[in-house]
Amino acid sequence: MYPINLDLNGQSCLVLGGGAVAERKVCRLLAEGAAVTVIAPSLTRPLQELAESHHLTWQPRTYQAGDESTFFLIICATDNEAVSHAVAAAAKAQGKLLNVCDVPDLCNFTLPSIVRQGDLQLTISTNGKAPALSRWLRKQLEQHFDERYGRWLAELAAIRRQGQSVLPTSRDRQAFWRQALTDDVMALVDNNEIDAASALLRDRLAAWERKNHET
Ligand SMILES: C[C@@]1(CC(=O)O)c2cc3[nH]c(cc4nc(cc5[nH]c(cc(n2)[C@H]1CCC(=O)O)[C@@](C)(CC(=O)O)[C@@H]5CCC(=O)O)C(CC(=O)O)=C4CCC(=O)O)c(CCC(=O)O)c3CC(=O)O
Ligand SMILES: NC(=O)C1=CN([C@@H]2O[C@H](COP(=O)(O)OP(=O)(O)OC[C@H]3O[C@@H](n4cnc5c(N)ncnc54)[C@H](O)[C@@H]3O)[C@@H](O)[C@H]2O)C=CC1
Repeated sequence: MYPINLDLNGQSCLVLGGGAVAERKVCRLLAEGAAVTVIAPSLTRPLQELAESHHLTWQPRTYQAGDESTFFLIICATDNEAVSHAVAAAAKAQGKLLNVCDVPDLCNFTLPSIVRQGDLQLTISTNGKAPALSRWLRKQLEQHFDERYGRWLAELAAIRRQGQSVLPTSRDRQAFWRQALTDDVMALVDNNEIDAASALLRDRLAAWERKNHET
């Protein structure tokens, strides 16, 4: 498995099926800004509402060969294995990104569990072996990696931007960050003392700059 983070903003994505599983997958695609089309004879109530409010395009029918051809990414979430195999053969022949919810062997990507706080994203996969474990681990991690980490990441990103001018080479930046982002800083974050953690890092950056000016 080769994990990647896909930018789906504005990308045309197709979901086959309109049940509970399709609903979960559609919501994730919409959250990423994808342009979603659903092909299914029937939809769950929440999917119907998304169709009525034009958040997705619904084609109320069963899959037909060739439906996949114009889409960047396809998720097959029907309860019909024959459809899964037909879509998989067609999508793979066209080099498409394909997830088949009920047949892991037909997927060329699977969906992980996600813990998200701002730009921070922790994803969990069991390589399809036990999704219930992914879910359990997600719930565990969510307890620890709460909104403190989203705020801290935003702060770190600002310090990192500031550091670009102070730390001229790639080697400087790596050396600084490896010695600066230490357990004591992260302990402050854990304690919800984001401002103190930020001050400590900014002090370290200033000290680094002074030292480099002296030499
Ligand atoms: C391969 C994969 C393909 C894919 O969907 O991408 C896949 C496949 C299958 N799932 C099945 C069942 C369940 N799936 C869940 C939950 C989730 N499943 C998700 C992903 C994946 N599921 C991919 C691999 C992920 C990995 O590597 O771990 C999550 C992480 C993400 C998401 O779906 O968005 C989401 C948790 C989100 C969260 O809460 O964090 C639960 C638990 C529950 O619902 O409580 C159950 C019931 C327990 C059980 O059956 O194990 C079945 C059998 C269907 C049947 O028997 O009818 C298959 C097919 C098979 O295994 O053959
Ligand atoms: N990957 C995952 O996370 C999980 C996968 N599953 C599997 O996913 C599949 C779907 O599960 P549910 O949503 O609960 O099922 P469901 O029965 O609620 O929904 C199936 C949907 O597929 C549509 N459909 C059937 N034939 C179709 C066709 N030829 N073309 C287009 N749409 C068609 C139906 O109209 C319905 O909307 C099942 O096979 C289930 O075993 C189940 C749980 C989790």
